[in-house]
Amino acid sequence: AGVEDGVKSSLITFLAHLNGTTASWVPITDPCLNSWPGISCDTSNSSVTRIQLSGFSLSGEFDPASVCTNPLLASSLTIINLQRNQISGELSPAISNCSNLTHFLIGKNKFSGNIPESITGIKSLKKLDLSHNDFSGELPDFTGLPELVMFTAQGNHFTGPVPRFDFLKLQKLDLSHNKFTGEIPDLHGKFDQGSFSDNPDLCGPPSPNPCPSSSSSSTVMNAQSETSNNNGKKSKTRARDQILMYSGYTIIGLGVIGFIVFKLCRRKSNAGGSTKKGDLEARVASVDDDSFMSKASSVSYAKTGESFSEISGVTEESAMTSSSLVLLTSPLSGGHGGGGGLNFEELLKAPAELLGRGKHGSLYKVNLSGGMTVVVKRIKDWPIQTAEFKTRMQRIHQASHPNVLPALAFYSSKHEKLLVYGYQENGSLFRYLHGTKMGQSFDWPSRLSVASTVARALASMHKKLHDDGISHGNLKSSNILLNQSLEACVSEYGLLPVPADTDHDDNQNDVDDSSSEGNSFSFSEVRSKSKSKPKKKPSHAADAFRSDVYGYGVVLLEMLTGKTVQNNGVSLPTWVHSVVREEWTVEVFDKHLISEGASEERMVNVLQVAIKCVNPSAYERPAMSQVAVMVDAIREDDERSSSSPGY
Ligand SMILES: Nc1ncnc2c1ncn2[C@@H]1O[C@H](COP(=O)(O)OP(=O)(O)OP(=O)(O)O)[C@@H](O)[C@H]1O
Repeated sequence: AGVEDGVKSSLITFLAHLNGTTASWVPITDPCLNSWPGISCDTSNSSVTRIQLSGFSLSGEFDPASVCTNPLLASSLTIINLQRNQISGELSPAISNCSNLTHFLIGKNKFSGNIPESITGIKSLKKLDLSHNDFSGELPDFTGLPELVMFTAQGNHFTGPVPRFDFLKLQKLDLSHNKFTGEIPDLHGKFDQGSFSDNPDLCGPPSPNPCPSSSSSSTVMNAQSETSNNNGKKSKTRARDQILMYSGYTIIGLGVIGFIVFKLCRRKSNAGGSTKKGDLEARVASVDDDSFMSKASSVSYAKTGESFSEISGVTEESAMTSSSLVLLTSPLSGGHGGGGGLNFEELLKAPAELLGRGKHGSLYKVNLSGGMTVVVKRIKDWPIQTAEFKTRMQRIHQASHPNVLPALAFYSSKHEKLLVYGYQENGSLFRYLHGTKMGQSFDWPSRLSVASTVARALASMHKKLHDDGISHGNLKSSNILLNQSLEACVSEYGLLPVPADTDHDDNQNDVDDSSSEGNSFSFSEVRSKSKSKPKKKPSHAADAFRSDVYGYGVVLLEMLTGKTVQNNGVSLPTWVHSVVREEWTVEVFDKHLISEGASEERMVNVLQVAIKCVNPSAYERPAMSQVAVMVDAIREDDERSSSSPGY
């Protein structure tokens, strides 16, 4: 059974009022069975539960009567999200007929007039977003809403006193940029000045304006004393007043200086940490800072002036023979300013510095005598036979893709594997996203381009290496480098000791699980799977490819949110899931993308792809080839619309 006809026509009328154009909202189709855009349903009883039309370019007026007076719809609807449109007009009191709403989100529109008192009759309301509209007048008393956890009304023209809330329950409050007046009520220490900023007539903590009550009473007292006293006493009183006034100024001045010093100290010790530790976002953000700090410090042990041999401890003896360096690519095999090409001795003598010590080995930057700079990845005790390692490297080399960084040479002994790659001076995607102030310049088209380039490169490698079962194995933003033309290039393909061959499963515990930067998901996933349900080679290979898809999903999440993956506390996929489930979708996105005006619709599309990729069930994740098609389509769409005149 489908959705009732009356419900369908209510929805269609509602959309028509908003001048919405979507070809699929038509009576002959079904909102649930045919997945009308923006509609979510409870399929068990064919009822419409959510209307989510955020960023759908809607205008016109929102008539709650259209949806809230249909009894079926009014009782099943829990979420109305119309954020980021151009909807104008007043908010009708009929909204309260949608009495089961938990989320009513109409921020970033052009609503005007007062907020109807009736809104406080929606007892189930948890999140109310009225921000960035033209609302005015006084707000009603919200203490009767026992579930309310978020109230945002910034950027309007509200007047009158700060409304009352159950402050103990409320987690997020923003009344900034309005015209509220009077004293801020007792907030139980939960909200800071930011929640009230730019309301010049508000006073009392946490706002910086002291309330006039004390000074006005002293004025009254002064006036009384002045009238009751004779002239001689008058001048004494004035002098005392002046002393009082100046000492008042001194106290305020000292307070301001103290506050600035306090802020500066905090900034130093907590490089930008969030203050609202209570909510999930703040927890993730604060851990992000920590992980970024640990990443930054991990680079500090880089030394210069020493040779690769000295710094790494790799010696010619350990190498046994200098001919054991297998050259894969021509620049190293001669003619590139280096005379007779690279040999092992030369590599050992060349000046080097340590770039990082990841969980899969150390990475050195080496300046070769011919002027070429390479990086050498050193993996110790990778339990793989030299012959197999050689075949593996050669298969990866043959598969090759312009956006997969090729190994230039490799070396293998029993305990030591070295891989030589070209040094990419533009650094990694991780650095672009999370390096200080770099996220700002890494705009949406660049992020989409990286996303589609990486997806295509991986899809191609997966296809070519399918029968060999060689996946990337450790995909993360620090392994996506930007080459000279700032194109994304996937590095370290296939370097993980993949447990594809059952012989190697026993050795999995040898590998350290802690990561110096980026995420550890793809690896830990492969490993936990190999532990929990041992499978034959084809299943392992399939798992490994699906782990790359997971890693790719996490990279997409990093690009969308601007947040790093962290390990203790809340993981990025978990956080994103919870935010999306709680209908704060817009809040997951990197604020740089929002302020740049990136299309929210396409960010949501990418988010949907990312969520598919990080599906906890590996078998429900799409294949990399499907992911590449989806991401490419979004990128093309974005390019089309940004080149169209109306953009
Ligand atoms: N070819 C390269 N050119 C320039 N920088 C590189 C190159 N390869 C890696 N890097 C950067 O060097 C740093 C250290 O790399 P390393 O591989 O040791 O770290 P990791 O990726 O966190 O560890 P792992 O790959 O072992 O999990 C990272 O910031 C990485 O982006």
